[in-house]
Amino acid sequence: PLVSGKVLFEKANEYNFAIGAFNFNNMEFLKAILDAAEEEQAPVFIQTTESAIKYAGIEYLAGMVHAVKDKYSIPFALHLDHGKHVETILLAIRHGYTSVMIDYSDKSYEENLKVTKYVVSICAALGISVEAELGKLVSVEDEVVSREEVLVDPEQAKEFVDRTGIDALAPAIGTAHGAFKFKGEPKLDFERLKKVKELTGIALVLHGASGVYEEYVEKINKYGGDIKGAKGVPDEELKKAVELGINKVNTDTDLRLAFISKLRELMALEKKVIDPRKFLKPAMEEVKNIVKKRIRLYGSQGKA
Ligand SMILES: O=C(COP(=O)(O)O)N(O)CCCOP(=O)(O)O
Ligand SMILES: [Zn+2]
Repeated sequence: PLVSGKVLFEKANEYNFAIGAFNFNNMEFLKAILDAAEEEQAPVFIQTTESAIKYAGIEYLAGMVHAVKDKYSIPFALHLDHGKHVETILLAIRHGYTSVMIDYSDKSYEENLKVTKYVVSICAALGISVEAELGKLVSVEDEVVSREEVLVDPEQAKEFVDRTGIDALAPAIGTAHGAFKFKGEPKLDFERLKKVKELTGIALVLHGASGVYEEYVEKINKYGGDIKGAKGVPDEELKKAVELGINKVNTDTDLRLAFISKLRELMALEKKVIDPRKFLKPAMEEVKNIVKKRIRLYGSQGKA
């Protein structure tokens, strides 16, 4: 059933595992994610960004979720990912979202603090969980950008959590969105993550966490794509981040790579096919497979 993000954050934080937070923009991804989670008996966050809402319309995205929510035995939250405007947060609440992220990380600390407090005051009354972000989502494998400037400051994180009352924090520790996270070797700032967890004690979220698996990158390049040099967070690094206190892992790029690799392959090989379902169904299966793999990596299978 559809539940508040609060129960998911609390359980993952208490039992030291992570819950997958999978982005969707359409029916195919939504169905693949929920079917995968049901088969793994794992709780999940399903989440949409503001650009997803622009693409499909919130009525379609939220409407599909509410239409199917009682078909699944697993608890899942509908989460607004990277809410950059309070108006979007209010719209999401009106459409039955059960968790929101207010992302003011590119504003001043004081501005982030003020708006986050306001969003918490509304959502707390409604039993809706609130996630916020501190630091910038930029990979810092080279010392070009000073780590202090872009990564989260653990002392500041403690103050921010105490003064806002958020349910979950996304601390920037050196990851970035998309398929090209690192030029050199990936380097997550585990020391910083450990300090944030010790000082705040709350549920933590890792953004830009996709693995960007070689098998999908190669297949996309083989069948007409060109994403050479794509690199993500290695499984071992991800597991270490979960051990150190990450409880929600945002995963979008891995689903895109799985879907697009299958789609490009079929578009290249099945020259007589014009029924989209013949391509979209196998592509959905690929998304389902990668979601199951990531759920197991996060340690949330069987934790419904
Ligand atoms: O952290 C992540 C995804 O990280 P990933 O790229 O490593 O999967 N997210 O919050 C997903 C962000 C998706 O944004 P948009 O819909 O505007 O393209
Ligand atoms: Zn993100």
